[in-house]
Formats: sequence, C-alpha cells, structure tokens
Amino acid sequence: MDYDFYLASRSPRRVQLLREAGYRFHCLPADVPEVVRAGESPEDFARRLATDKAGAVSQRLDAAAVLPVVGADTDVSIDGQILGKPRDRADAVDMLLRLSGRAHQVHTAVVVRRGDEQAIAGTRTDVFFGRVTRAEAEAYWDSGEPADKAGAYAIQGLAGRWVKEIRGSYSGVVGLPVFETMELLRRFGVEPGMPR
Ligand SMILES: Cc1cn([C@H]2C[C@H](O)[C@@H](COP(=O)(O)OP(=O)(O)OP(=O)(O)O)O2)c(=O)[nH]c1=O
Repeated sequence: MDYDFYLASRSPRRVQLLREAGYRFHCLPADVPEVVRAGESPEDFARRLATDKAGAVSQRLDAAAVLPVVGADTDVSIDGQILGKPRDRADAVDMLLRLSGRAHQVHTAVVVRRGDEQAIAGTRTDVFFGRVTRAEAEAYWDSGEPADKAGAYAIQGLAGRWVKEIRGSYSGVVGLPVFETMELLRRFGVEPGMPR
C-alpha cells in the first residue's frame, strides 16, 4: 500500500495542506449532513462534524484494514452565531458585510480514528477583518471563491486583502491545523516524509 491513512474529505484545501506536510494518504469522502443543533456552540459543532466524518468513513472500511481515518470540520462564527457556507449571492454578501470591520472566530476540529480508538484536537482562531464594502463583497462573490467556503471567504485567496490580523492557527482557518494534525497522527504511529 502506498498510503498511511484515509482522509475523510472532498476539500482540496485539506488535501493540499497534508501533501505539503509530506503525508501519503487516500481520500474517501464522507457525506455528512451539516446541520447545527439547537444550543450547540461553534466549537462543539466542529467537533461533532469532524467526529461524524471520520466515523462515517471508518464504518465503510473493513475492520481488518487498520489504517487510521482523519476527519475535519471548519466553521466561522460571529457573536457566537455560526455562519455556514453561503446559499447564494445575497447570503454571501450579507455574511461578508457582517464580518466587515470586526473580529470573528474560526473553529476547526480534527479527529483521527482507528477502529474504536479515537483522538481529537481543535483550534480557535480570531480573525480581524478591515472594512468590506457591498460592491467589494458582490465582486468577490462573482469571482467564484466564496461559494464552498464557511463564512463565504478564503483567507488563502482573494479575501486575504481584508485580513488585518489573525490570532491562532492560519492552517486551521484554511481547513486543517497542520501542527495539531501532525501531533494526532504521531500518536497513531504515522509520520510524514521529511522535507528535503
Ligand atoms: C474560513 C475559511 C474556510 N475555508 C474552507 C475550508 C473548508 O473546506 C470549508 C469549510 O467546510 P467544511 O464543512 O469544514 O469542509 P468541506 O465541506 O469543504 O470538506 P469535507 O467535509 O469534504 O472535508 O471552508 C477556506 O478554504 N478558507 C477560509 O479562510
């Protein structure tokens, strides 16, 4: 076998971050419904979904195939309220105007699971946005970038221009906190190839 674990994801960002970290893995998408429960905090929501994604893929695997499964989830929240992925242009513009000139939080949880064994880690990052005008938000939607992103933006893309400051994990905002993920995988005996 030419890989060391399964990634329960369709996210090209997670794939890229793990590749850059030097891992060899195989993607098996987990299609888990992303619906917030009444009273659920942004941190708990990310943890539950990361757990469900890793769990869904684990269940599909042969119990004898003992490679670990990694699942992750990222959510954006402001004033404790979770902003999902935008439904349409108007929704994305509303989200971006809400984020304008303020700080918001990005929670990412990562779960590694092998059989009944499971470990979880999470990051919370505060992101400070400068002012975003309606015209900028509309033009940004038209670029195509926000459509599949929590909070309707990508820090690693065009939205980088609005980011005044971040406190926490940059890779966590992009979708997978690399440092914490490496620590979890090490506990399961998975090491990346060394960068040369
Ligand atoms: C805030 C932010 C989110 N995102 C992305 C990361 C995630 O892919 C996405 C949040 O959605 P998720 O539901 O965490 O992940 P996903 O549906 O893209 O992928 P999968 O469930 O198959 O693993 O938003 C960025 O790429 N940049 C950012 O700055």
